[in-house]
Amino acid sequence: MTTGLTLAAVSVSRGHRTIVDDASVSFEAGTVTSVIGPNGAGKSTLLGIAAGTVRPTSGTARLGGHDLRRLSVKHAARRRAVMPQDATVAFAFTVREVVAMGRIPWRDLKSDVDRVVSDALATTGLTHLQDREVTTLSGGERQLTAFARVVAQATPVTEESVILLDEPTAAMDIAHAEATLALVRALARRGAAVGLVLHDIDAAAAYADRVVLLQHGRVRASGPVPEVCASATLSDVYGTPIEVFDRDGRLHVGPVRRDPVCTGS
Ligand SMILES: Nc1ncnc2c1ncn2[C@@H]1O[C@H](COP(=O)(O)OP(=O)(O)OP(=O)(O)O)[C@@H](O)[C@H]1O
Repeated sequence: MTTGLTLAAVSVSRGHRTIVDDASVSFEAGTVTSVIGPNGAGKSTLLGIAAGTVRPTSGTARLGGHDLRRLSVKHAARRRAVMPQDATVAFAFTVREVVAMGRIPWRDLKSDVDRVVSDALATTGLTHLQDREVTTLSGGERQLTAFARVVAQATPVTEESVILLDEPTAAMDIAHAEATLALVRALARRGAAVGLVLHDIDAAAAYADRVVLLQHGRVRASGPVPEVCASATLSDVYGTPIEVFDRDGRLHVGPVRRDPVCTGS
């Protein structure tokens, strides 16, 4: 059985610019792969190729060994769930209805929609909001709803599942972000290949197994967290001093702040 999702030498051009340039990336079963890089580096475009929403100018995308272009929308949607950067639903559906939309690819199977949706709501801590219209939610609640929809779509999670998340925690407070990333890890433990675009490099170092660092559309570095998250590489790519330190066997990543505005004294 071939699992995961592989991008081989993919490029995307817009006008005269190449915004993803000859990138090869694998999202492997049971693994969280975080895509990081500065604004405009091409992270969302790369994830869009994997999601099937962006057509590469050259190169191939394979889901479970099959060329993405040859898979039916329904087949692809059963194996691969996607949370885009802006996953907001602009209409007055309830939270429960939005999460249930994740089950659309499964509707011709005897799938237990109510149970799967209830489980996704409970796991993400949204049960108390299930009857609220999504247009009335806060930004963080809306993002959590989009994540719950992906969880519902990806059920049952197997080694064939691929889950792609573009900045899933950008609008969340620290507690909700940590809880969501812990759920993301749990999905990978159950076998899913997870692709996770993050701006928070510290969170990427904590929750990912592998990191793909993009710069100007190219893969600058790719591999296990300690190999890619090196101070010199990150400082060079982001153009600002970044420190990486080990505390209790965990890598921590953050900016070097020499002149703090607030000293706390
Ligand atoms: N349709 C388009 N036409 C022209 N330029 C585009 C188009 N789509 C993306 N770009 C440009 O391609 C570059 C990569 O965009 P992308 O959204 O993939 O970057 P990103 O790494 O996800 O950025 P961010 O961290 O800011 O979300 C950006 O400079 C963007 O302006």
